[in-house]
Amino acid sequence: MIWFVLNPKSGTTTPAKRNKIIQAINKQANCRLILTEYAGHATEIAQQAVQQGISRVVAVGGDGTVNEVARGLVGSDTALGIIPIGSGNGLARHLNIPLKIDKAIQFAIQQPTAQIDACYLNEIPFFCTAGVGFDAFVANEFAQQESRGLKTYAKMSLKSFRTYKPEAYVISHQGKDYAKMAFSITFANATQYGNNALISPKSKIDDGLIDLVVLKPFPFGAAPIIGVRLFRGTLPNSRYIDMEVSEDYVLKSEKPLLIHFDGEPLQLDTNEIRVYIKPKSLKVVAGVVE
Ligand SMILES: Nc1ncnc2c1ncn2[C@@H]1O[C@H](COP(=O)(O)OP(=O)(O)OP(=O)(O)O)[C@@H](O)[C@H]1O
Repeated sequence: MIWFVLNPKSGTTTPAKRNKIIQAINKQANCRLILTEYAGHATEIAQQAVQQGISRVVAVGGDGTVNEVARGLVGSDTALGIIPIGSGNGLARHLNIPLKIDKAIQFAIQQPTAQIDACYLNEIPFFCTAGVGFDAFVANEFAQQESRGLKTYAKMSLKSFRTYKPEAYVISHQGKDYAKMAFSITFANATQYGNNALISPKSKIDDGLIDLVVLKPFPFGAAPIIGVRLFRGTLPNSRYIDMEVSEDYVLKSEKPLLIHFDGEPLQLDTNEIRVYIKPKSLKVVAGVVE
């Protein structure tokens, strides 16, 4: 038996498109469709699926819904599938999951599974990327918008870019402390934020390691080339990037941290976070895992 968990509030689909997806899923044999009723519901559904020995739970939504389902499945034998209907679809893209609905449904049902790493920021699981600085700031602004999608995201990024100021952090790993001024700091399990924005193009999702990507302060005129590098996968070559690899980091700031995990913003009441990994603890339905 396979369960599909659809977030009816996922941003970029129209009601007509959503109905088509619902009909397409309901046609499949041995599948059950459940609609989420509130934030956090998808995690509860995934936990029930694990208790009932369901083989696969397929998240039908954006990266927020994928994160909610995945956190209910970590450490279990139930696999995560994805029908990507969000704005960025970072994990789906990393796992080579088809973006067309009909193909994604067949893929979720038929494709074999693989094990990937789960990462944690304090106790918060993430599977793609998490971080602080500009990206968290934009995620927070984006969450307050009525409309979703790449266009709104790009608009919010440009608006935030004009006012956002780099901040000071101390990052510790492998017994050493590093003081950094940073525009953004990303902890990457996967290669991308979503939309093929390759923040950490060499990340492997099953290598037991978290890539740290620090984007240092840069002059205004360098922004376009940094943007081009982000989408071409050549960001590590930029003079404004510092990269490290480790299983565990501690990051401190002078004030309570605004973070994002898989693109979802969250204001913490602590100045300190620990980021760590549980290797190969999530089973996923995937294409070739890199
Ligand atoms: N029925 C619901 N009512 C309100 N919120 C919900 C419901 N179901 C899920 N959510 C919340 O909606 C949030 C956003 O979901 P999701 O990421 O799928 O859509 P999105 O934000 O439109 O996509 P993207 O993040 O790609 O832009 C999830 O984190 C989840 O907590």
